[in-house]
Amino acid sequence: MTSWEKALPETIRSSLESPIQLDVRGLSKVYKENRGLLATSFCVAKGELIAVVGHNGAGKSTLLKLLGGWLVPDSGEVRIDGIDLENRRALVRKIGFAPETPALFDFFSVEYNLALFARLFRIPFSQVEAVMDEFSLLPFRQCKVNFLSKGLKQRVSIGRSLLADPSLLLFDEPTSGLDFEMTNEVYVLLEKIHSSGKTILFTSHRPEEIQALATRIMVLHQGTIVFDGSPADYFESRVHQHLYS
Ligand SMILES: Nc1ncnc2c1ncn2[C@@H]1O[C@H](COP(=O)(O)OP(=O)(O)OP(=O)(O)O)[C@@H](O)[C@H]1O
Repeated sequence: MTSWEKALPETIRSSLESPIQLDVRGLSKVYKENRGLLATSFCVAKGELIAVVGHNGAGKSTLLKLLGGWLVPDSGEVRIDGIDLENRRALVRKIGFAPETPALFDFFSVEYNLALFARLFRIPFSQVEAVMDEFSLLPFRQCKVNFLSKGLKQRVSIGRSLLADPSLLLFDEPTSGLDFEMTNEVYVLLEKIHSSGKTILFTSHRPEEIQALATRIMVLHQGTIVFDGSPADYFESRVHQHLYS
């Protein structure tokens, strides 16, 4: 274990006994007035389910977009399974990203949305069938996305992010705008995906909702990580009391 890893809290250190999947060092993307993500470092072990929590504007989406390769950082280094994030070709199938607003073709069917993506990445059509089956989308396969509920759109978007069977998944506010029932459906889905061995980072601005789900909570405030540890420690922490009470 390196001295850098030894300095981490015990809960994080023990999870690092699994191989490190994501290694982020000094990553930043800074907009006007010091907004965005300030230099940030952390690592994630294989199989963690991390909730990135923070108020609006904390930098959650910026972080996920940087990790997903949707934004170019100002500085820093990201390695996924030891591969530099700049090597997009090597990583394109290893990372699945579902943005806050599902980026789907509204006037195409569920099946066609998935099939287009599959074709782009030379994924066999059988995988489209498998994803529709796994995410209970078969009854909606011919429905245009435009006519789906927000919850169903989110399911299609999450399903699409899994088509290439990536090992690291990034879900930005997967429950944004969903009612209680749909929110729970998404969390059940996340649990299912996690139990199949995937590593997940997802964002939320409602920490109380993800208490039972996340294996680790990372809190962003004004572009900086102000807490990183277990859910139990988080809810006892001054950070939680200060930011959410
Ligand atoms: N393209 C941009 N140009 C200028 N400022 C930006 C840009 N994108 C984000 N920001 C600013 O960076 C900060 C972090 O934004 P970000 O979207 O990452 O926050 P967030 O935590 O995801 O918030 P939310 O929960 O509202 O989505 C905000 O102050 C935002 O206004």
